[in-house]
Amino acid sequence: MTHPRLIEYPSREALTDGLAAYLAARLADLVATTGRAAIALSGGSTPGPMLTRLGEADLHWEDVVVTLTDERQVPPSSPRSNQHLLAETLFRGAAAAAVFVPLYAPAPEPADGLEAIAASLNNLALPLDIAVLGMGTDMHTASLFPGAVGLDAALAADAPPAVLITAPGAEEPRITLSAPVLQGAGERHLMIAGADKRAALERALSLGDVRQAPVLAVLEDCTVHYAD
Ligand SMILES: O=C(O)[C@H](O)[C@@H](O)[C@H](O)[C@H](O)COP(=O)(O)O
Repeated sequence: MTHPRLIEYPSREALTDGLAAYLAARLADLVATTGRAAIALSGGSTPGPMLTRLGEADLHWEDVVVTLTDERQVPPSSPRSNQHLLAETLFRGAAAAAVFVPLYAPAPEPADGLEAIAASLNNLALPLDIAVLGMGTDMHTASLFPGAVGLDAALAADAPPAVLITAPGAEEPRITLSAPVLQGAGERHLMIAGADKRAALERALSLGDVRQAPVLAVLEDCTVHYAD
C-alpha cells in the first residue's frame, strides 16, 4: 500500500478552515463542470466545525447530493444520529438546499430499510464524487469496525451499496457505505486530529491487514488531512 498523501495543518482551526475551503471549491467546480456533485460525509466528533464552515459556502447547493459515510440506527432526533449532526452543522447554512440521502431507515428492523437506502443511493448519490471519512483509534472508518458482524460483507468486492453492521460494544446497529462505494468515489479524504489517531494510521499501514485495520480499504489515492 502506498502511503496516502498527508496534509498536516498547524492547528485544528486550520484543518477545519482548510478542508472546508477545499471541499467548497471542489463542489463548486464539479457543479460548474458536470452539473452535479455527490459527497459522503462522516459523523462523529471531529468534523462538526468543518461541516458548519462548509455549509456556509455560497454555491449551487441545489445541485449537490449529500449523504453520510455511515449512520447509527437511531432516529434523526437523537443526539447520536449523524443526520442530527448534519442538521446542527452543515444544513444550518446555505447547504440546507442540498439533496440529502439518509442512511437511517425507520423500519421495524434496520435490515428492512437497507433495500430502500440502496435504491436511494443508486438513484441519487452514486457514484460519489467525494468521500470525507474519519477514523477511530481502533483503525475503523465509516462503520467498518474490526471484528464487526457485517465487516466481511461490507469489504467484499461485490458488496451492496449499504451494509448493516453490528460492531463489538457499539450502542446500536449501524448502516455503512460499503468499501466498493467508498473506493469508487472520485476522491477520498480522511480527516483526523490528535497524535493517537496519527499513530493508529501508521499502525494500520504497518499492519497491512484490512480486517484488522479497515481504514486501509479507503487509503488508496486518499488525502489525509491532519492536525495535532
Ligand atoms: O458514525 C461515526 O462515528 C463516524 O462516521 C465514524 O466513522 C467516525 O468518523 C469515527 O468514529 C471517528 O469519530 P470521531 O471523530 O468522533 O473520533
